[in-house]
Amino acid sequence: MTQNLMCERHLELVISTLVLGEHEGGFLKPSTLSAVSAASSFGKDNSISILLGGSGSDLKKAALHAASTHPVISQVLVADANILMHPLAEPWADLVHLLQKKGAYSYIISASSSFGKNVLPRAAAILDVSPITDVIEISEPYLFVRPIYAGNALCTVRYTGLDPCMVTIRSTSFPPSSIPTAVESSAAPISQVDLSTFNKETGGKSRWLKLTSQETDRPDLGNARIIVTGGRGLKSAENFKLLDKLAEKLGAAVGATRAAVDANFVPNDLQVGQTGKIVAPELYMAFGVSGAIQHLAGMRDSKVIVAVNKDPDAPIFQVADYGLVADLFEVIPELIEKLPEKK
Ligand SMILES: Cc1cc2nc3c(=O)[nH]c(=O)nc-3n(C[C@H](O)[C@H](O)[C@H](O)COP(=O)(O)OP(=O)(O)OC[C@H]3O[C@@H](n4cnc5c(N)ncnc54)[C@H](O)[C@@H]3O)c2cc1C
Repeated sequence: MTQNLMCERHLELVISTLVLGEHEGGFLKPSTLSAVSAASSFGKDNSISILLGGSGSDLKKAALHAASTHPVISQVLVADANILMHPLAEPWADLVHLLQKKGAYSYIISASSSFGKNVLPRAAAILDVSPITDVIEISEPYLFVRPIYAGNALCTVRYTGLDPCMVTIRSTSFPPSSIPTAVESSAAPISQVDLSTFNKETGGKSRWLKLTSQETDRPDLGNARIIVTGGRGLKSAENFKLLDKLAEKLGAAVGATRAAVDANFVPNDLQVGQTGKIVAPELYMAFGVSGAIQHLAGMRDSKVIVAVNKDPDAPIFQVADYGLVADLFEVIPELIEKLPEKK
């Protein structure tokens, strides 16, 4: 009896987490490291495994990177199948289901990236648990804070369901640098996932067609230290080239409001906001952006916000650290002229 009780208590202390890993060019994406950082707050005795899928040399390289990237990672699980090379929700959700059956994880976590937002809720439905999405703070192991109403309110949620507790996190709230350091730093073991019972042939109703991406030397919007964003005030696609020049000088990424995207000034992958990207750079410069709540939802966690708008009552000034009531067509050329060349 006493032994059973002790055994149960011991089991309660054993926590295991599966992180859904994303990789590119043989390296883990920074958003995956953020998910690892979040997973490290689930408890001290937490065994963290990273799941990587795909095939070929990139997968092997990414597995080596994951194994040596941080001592909090206990294990790297590699699922080698062509169908997993692309972020299709159906095969990935089936894979998560398979791993949960084998590993009985306490938590399954991923970044709130397009991949995570696509895969995790589907896998949660298959596992019959309710996912907790867009988490920005882990207050206790099963207590999460997440924004609601376009970031205007924060909601604290306690998970009381069965294992696994499935979570997506906003990577801007869990910087990889906050992963606790450990004394040991030997590489984690890499294991192949047994896919003998996994359907490697079909992606369900989805089919991968192609990836279209723009070749650019600029930093990625999601990870950039500086972002210069243009709104409808820029007035045309041609005028956005001014922002490009400024971004070039600052080594910044270019962002846009939905109004600017809808007016076809720029492609929609530049959109920042509730229905675009969530960013939190060191410096966010907004030109001709009114500051609608849906836009603020995507950038209000930026460290320093600078706004240039000719309307002194524009709501963007309420969140700006530095505001300039001025015409952007005078300010941007002056900035370009006076800023030193990027070395
Ligand atoms: C469900 C939903 C989701 C949404 N999701 C998003 C989202 O993800 N991201 C997003 O951005 N929006 C989103 N929106 C749209 C949002 O409500 C606003 O319409 C949009 O953000 C406005 O964009 P804007 O600031 O560029 O344009 P406007 O509101 O038209 O503001 C333009 C600003 O430019 C200023 N300006 C004009 N000329 C100059 C000049 N020469 N110099 C200086 N300033 C100038 C004006 O004073 C004005 O403040 C969403 C809306 C809905 C309903």
